[in-house]
Amino acid sequence: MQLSGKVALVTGAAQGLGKGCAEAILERGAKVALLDTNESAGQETAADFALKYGADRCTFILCDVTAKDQLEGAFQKVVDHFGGLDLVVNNAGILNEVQWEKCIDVNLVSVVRGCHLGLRYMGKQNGGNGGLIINMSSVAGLYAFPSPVYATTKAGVVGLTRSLGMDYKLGRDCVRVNALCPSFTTTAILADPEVPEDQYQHMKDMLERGGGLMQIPDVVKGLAKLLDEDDKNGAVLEVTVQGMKYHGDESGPWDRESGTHQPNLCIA
Ligand SMILES: NC(=O)c1ccc[n+]([C@@H]2O[C@H](COP(=O)([O-])OP(=O)(O)OC[C@H]3O[C@@H](n4cnc5c(N)ncnc54)[C@H](O)[C@@H]3O)[C@@H](O)[C@H]2O)c1
Ligand SMILES: CCCCC/C=C\C=C\[C@H](O)C/C=C\C/C=C\CCCC(=O)O
Repeated sequence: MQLSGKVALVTGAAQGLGKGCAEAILERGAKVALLDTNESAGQETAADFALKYGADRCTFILCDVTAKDQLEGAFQKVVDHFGGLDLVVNNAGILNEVQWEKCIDVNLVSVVRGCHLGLRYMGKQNGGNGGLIINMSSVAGLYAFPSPVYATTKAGVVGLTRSLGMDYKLGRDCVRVNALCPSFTTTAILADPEVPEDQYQHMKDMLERGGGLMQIPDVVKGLAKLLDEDDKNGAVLEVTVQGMKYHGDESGPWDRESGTHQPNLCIA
């Protein structure tokens, strides 16, 4: 996707992977709205980006993605402020197995809503120009993971992405939907996850066996791949210290006999 002059909205962008993604999008010439509940970090990030990329290219919007009115209001603010919308990165997420309903709200319900809003504002059938949605899932959404609710939310994001990315609807809305599945990456989410001790110990063991931690720029390379590959729709990209690979190329039962796989018909 050519991003010069385009408009992006990134949730959970005050810090961590969301901030890294937002900066990569700014570097490619787009304007970016940073949404987050962390007002001080969000304002600081926006001020930093304004200095580097220009005050007219970045704005912070205080928004709890789990509050329906706030998320809807934030999408409208972005369109009012920048005059359109071309790219949505549904990134905000938490790991909390104790307040597990909240974990589902932030990581899955809000991503469903973010996708619906992306389709509402970017869908050609609604007067938009088409666009791209990238959902932040996790390797935990692809393989067994010791925190079952977190893993469920991330697997849900994979299913949502694949299904919204079915090409039968692309001719109508011209909005592609893809997902990024990083492994353990150095951010604040690792520092203090609200998980039982046995889950935490098991994660530490998996982290060591998996080859250790990635850094934010490693994951941003995955985002860049999804931004560059305009033929991808419903794609799920795993990013680990071992490299990147797409998941889910197997044919379903409906295509197995013919051995065919639905082609991408992207025209966005
Ligand atoms: N760091 C990892 O190892 C890793 C690996 C795979 C996937 N992820 C996913 O990446 C995403 C970003 O996480 P991170 O690692 O950068 O963690 P992080 O804690 O550094 O960043 C998460 C951001 O989301 C914001 N946020 C949380 N709840 C919110 C809400 N209700 N509304 C708006 N903003 C909210 C936080 O304030 C924070 O700025 C998450 O979806 C996470 O599940 C992280
Ligand atoms: C050691 C501290 C762990 C705290 C974990 C907190 C949040 C992690 C969230 C990530 O989404 C988890 C990402 C990937 C984990 C899934 C599988 C591990 C595979 C290991 C590998 O091959 O890299």
